[in-house]
Amino acid sequence: MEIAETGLPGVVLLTPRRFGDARGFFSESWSQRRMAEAGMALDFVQDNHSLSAQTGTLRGLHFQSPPHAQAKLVRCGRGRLYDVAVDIRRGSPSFGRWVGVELSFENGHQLLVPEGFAHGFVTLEPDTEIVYKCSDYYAPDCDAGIAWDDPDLGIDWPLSGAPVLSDKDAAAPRLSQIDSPFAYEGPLPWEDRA
Ligand SMILES: Cc1cn([C@H]2C[C@H](O)[C@@H](COP(=O)(O)OP(=O)(O)O[C@H]3O[C@@H](C)C(=O)[C@@H](O)[C@H]3O)O2)c(=O)[nH]c1=O
Repeated sequence: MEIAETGLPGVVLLTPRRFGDARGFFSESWSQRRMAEAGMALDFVQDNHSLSAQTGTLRGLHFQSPPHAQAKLVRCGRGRLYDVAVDIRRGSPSFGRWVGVELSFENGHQLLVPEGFAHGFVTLEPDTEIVYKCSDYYAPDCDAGIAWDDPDLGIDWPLSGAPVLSDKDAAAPRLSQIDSPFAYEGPLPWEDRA
């Protein structure tokens, strides 16, 4: 598994090995042991899978508040998407900063989005599937969002027109309009090991 830092401390890009042969490839898409060896001992309890039919479908930016905060390990099952994490931990040296990476079936990259970060993505091809592991269960009462186009964040989404949004996402507040439920508690254990 290749492990690379992104421009945002704590957010890590993982690329599990693919064993190719005449049939195609085989890959361990997640190994708890391998992750723990790399300092990322996360307890994932739920897997999510969604399909976005149209290019330019944007879901986000989402997070769950404590006590049901979620770390997520995100990959693309089919197609291509641009995946974004935003640090929303009050007092963090990188509060309000974002990072975006392309995840595709082809490149096999996975993005680790820790607790305290909002997550979103936009699809770059029709019929794109995202698959991600979550470290806590869905808790609708703790579900929250931030506007994808919050000017204070200035996310450079690769869009050629208006995105396809849910009504909920179209009405999300700006980061400055919410009281982030997360406080910075120092560097994450894996920050210097990636
Ligand atoms: C997220 C979620 C939704 N649902 C239901 C609620 C609703 O009826 C339907 C669609 O939910 P949403 O519109 O919130 O789905 P979506 O906009 O795809 O939400 C997801 O977006 C990405 C960016 C994330 O990071 C995820 O954590 C999640 O928030 O699915 C669950 O049953 N379990 C879940 O874990």
